[in-house]
Amino acid sequence: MDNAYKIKVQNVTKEYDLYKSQSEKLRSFFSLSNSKVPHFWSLMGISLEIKPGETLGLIGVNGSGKSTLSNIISGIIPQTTGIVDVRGDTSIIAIGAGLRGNLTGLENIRLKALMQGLTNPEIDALMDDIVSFADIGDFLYQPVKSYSSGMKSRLGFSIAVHVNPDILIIDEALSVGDDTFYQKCVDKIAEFKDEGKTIVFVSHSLKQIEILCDRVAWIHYGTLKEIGATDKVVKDYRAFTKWFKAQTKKEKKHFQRQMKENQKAFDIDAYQKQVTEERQQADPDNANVAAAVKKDFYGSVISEKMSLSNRILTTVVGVLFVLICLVNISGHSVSQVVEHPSSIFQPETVLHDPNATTSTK
Ligand SMILES: Nc1ncnc2c1ncn2[C@@H]1O[C@H](COP(=O)(O)OP(=O)(O)OP(=O)(O)O)[C@@H](O)[C@H]1O
Repeated sequence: MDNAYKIKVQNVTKEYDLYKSQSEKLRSFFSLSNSKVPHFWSLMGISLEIKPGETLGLIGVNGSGKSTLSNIISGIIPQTTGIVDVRGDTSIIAIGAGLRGNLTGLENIRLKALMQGLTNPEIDALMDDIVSFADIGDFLYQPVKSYSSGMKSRLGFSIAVHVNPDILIIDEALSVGDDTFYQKCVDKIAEFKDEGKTIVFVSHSLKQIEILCDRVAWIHYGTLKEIGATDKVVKDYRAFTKWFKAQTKKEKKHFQRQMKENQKAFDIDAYQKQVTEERQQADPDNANVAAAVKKDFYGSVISEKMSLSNRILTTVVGVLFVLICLVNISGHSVSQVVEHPSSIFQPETVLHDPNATTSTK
């Protein structure tokens, strides 16, 4: 096996439909085209590799797509297109990620550890360490929905680092804890790095990024703006934020609106065409480039949207189901309803011989 990377993300996009309401979502299901629903591309073609044992930082302004990318790598949400190859078990630490609000802290520890593949005796052996690292006292016996964000982060961090994952994904989890807990987490992350584990670290704190990361990827409104050595990318990002802060309020708004408009107008087919052309230029003798690109884009994703034929089939089955229910309720036989379709809305007695009913008097 090629050990050059631990995580590979290639041509990854993520599209969201911006429905205004649940009824609009339902309407769009039954309509043959959903072109009227505005789309938003949270990621517009991200490609990067993370090496084994590397700590990669993800930086970028609010809403740039960092959590979307880390959630796709963790397998929490699917990508719309592209390849995501993760070679190992991941454990994500985001504020409250994967914690069930109705379960107590203790129950959440067991559930998350079981989901991570640990057996009950293994969990029993780890329980004291997890509880003491989280250090949330009697809240352990309370439902997680009553926790503050700091407490959720403590519990989530403690579980995630004790289940011994290959790959640790930390999304802003250090931003809500107090200083003592923060230091404990930084020490634990350093321990993980020493053990050669791969870490994806999402943070707005450039100081934390500088301390912990070997390389940094700057995600900028759904695109990968830059990836490389920590000091270089952080320096460029600082220059951008300095430039942005120097803009007037109106200019800032205009810039942000422009960026979001680009994300709404993104054309996935044009992007696929562009990738195909680039690969054709690099490999002009290969006649199968277009098919290979199509496979890379859609081969490993499960479509979240139904194809037109599936939608028609589902609608037909739904209508048939309703008709069968109506036939049942009306009390007529199917052949009667086929002969007199309107009878489906009339009670069975109306079709009977009136003499039959008078004879019972
Ligand atoms: N379920 C969703 N439906 C529609 N849009 C979404 C959804 N989830 C995220 N987005 C949009 O995708 C974009 C990227 O969001 P994401 O949370 O990945 O950004 P981020 O870089 O992690 O931001 P922050 O630094 O504020 O945490 C945002 O514009 C967000 O509004």
